[in-house]
Amino acid sequence: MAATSPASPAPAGPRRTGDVLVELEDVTKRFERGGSTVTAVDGVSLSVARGEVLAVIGYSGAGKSTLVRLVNALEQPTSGSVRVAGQDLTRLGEKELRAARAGIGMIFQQFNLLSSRTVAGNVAYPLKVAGVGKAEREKRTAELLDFVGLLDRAHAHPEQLSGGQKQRVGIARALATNPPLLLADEATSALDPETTEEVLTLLRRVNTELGVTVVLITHEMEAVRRVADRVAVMEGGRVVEVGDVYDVFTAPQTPAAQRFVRSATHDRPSPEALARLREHHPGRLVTVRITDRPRLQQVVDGAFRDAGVSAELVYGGVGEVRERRAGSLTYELTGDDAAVQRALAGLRAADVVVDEED
Ligand SMILES: Nc1ncnc2c1ncn2[C@@H]1O[C@H](COP(=O)(O)OP(=O)(O)OP(=O)(O)O)[C@@H](O)[C@H]1O
Repeated sequence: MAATSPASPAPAGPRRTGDVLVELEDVTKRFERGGSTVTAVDGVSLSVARGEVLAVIGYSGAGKSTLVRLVNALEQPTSGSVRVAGQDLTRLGEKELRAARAGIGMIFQQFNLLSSRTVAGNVAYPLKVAGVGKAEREKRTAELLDFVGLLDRAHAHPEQLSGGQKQRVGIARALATNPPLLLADEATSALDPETTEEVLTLLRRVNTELGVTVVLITHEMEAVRRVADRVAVMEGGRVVEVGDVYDVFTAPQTPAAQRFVRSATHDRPSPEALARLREHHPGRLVTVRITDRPRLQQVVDGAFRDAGVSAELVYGGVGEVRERRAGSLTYELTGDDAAVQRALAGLRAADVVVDEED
């Protein structure tokens, strides 16, 4: 495979909407284990557009790793089809499969670096396997190490590096053959929060500067918020919800998505915080979802005023998801029952999402 400069876009090019790079169609994967059958992936249909960052989130055992292994053809589905760059991976012979896998970069939670090789040796390794000559290998390796900010550590061995540096080497190695697709399987799960941020920023640059499509497998909603364009929520082998990150953060539809959003946003009172609030606020506690809708606060204040309730802000926060306003605010509403009901009805009639904390 030809290696080109990391500064030039991968063959994928910039995002072109409607251009699908990965397409899973009704994919099921079952494993036989000790006489019983485990359905790891259960009827999943999902597509990844060229140039996007798609996060797949789910708890342990949801089927995320199996899904990734289906995309890079390390597993074959029990039924359904997996297409990458227009090729149906379920119909390829071993030789063609090897070629298809070479077009997919992969990074792992445990980095999987070769301890006997230097940093440069690790990055150059896939180029060597691909038959790239020495001079070109060295040039490309230097470019990649420069891109990930580790040029000065080229001759170090992996054990001399921090976790974040190891993952940056992993990313450089995964990009060596210029694949259009990078799969990141829990790539930041072994890292502390600061290092996680650094690696996520690098993954975002891989996407925006090199045009590489990224599929990010994670159980951390914070990682989704930081880098993904879209998110698919997995539970019990199924994709239960898929949507733009902003939409899923501000309006999660399924209980699984709601749990993940709560884990990453701290503007909704926890049961403990709610118990404390109740000690001082005997009125009705309601939480209003804040989006980037213009003049939302005026609409909310207007609904309270028209209903004749008084509203005291008692909890919440407003921040950003993918650079757009998002958050929730909890109010104590004081007034008679009918007035409180009028306020809630008024908000809902104005398409404001409001949850009662009772
Ligand atoms: N090779 C296998 N043989 C038998 N069962 C398997 C195999 N691979 C995965 N499973 C089972 O399939 C289910 C999904 O596993 P998978 O590793 O894909 O989930 P996951 O969401 O990636 O979880 P984790 O984050 O813990 O890896 C689990 O019940 C797991 O035990």
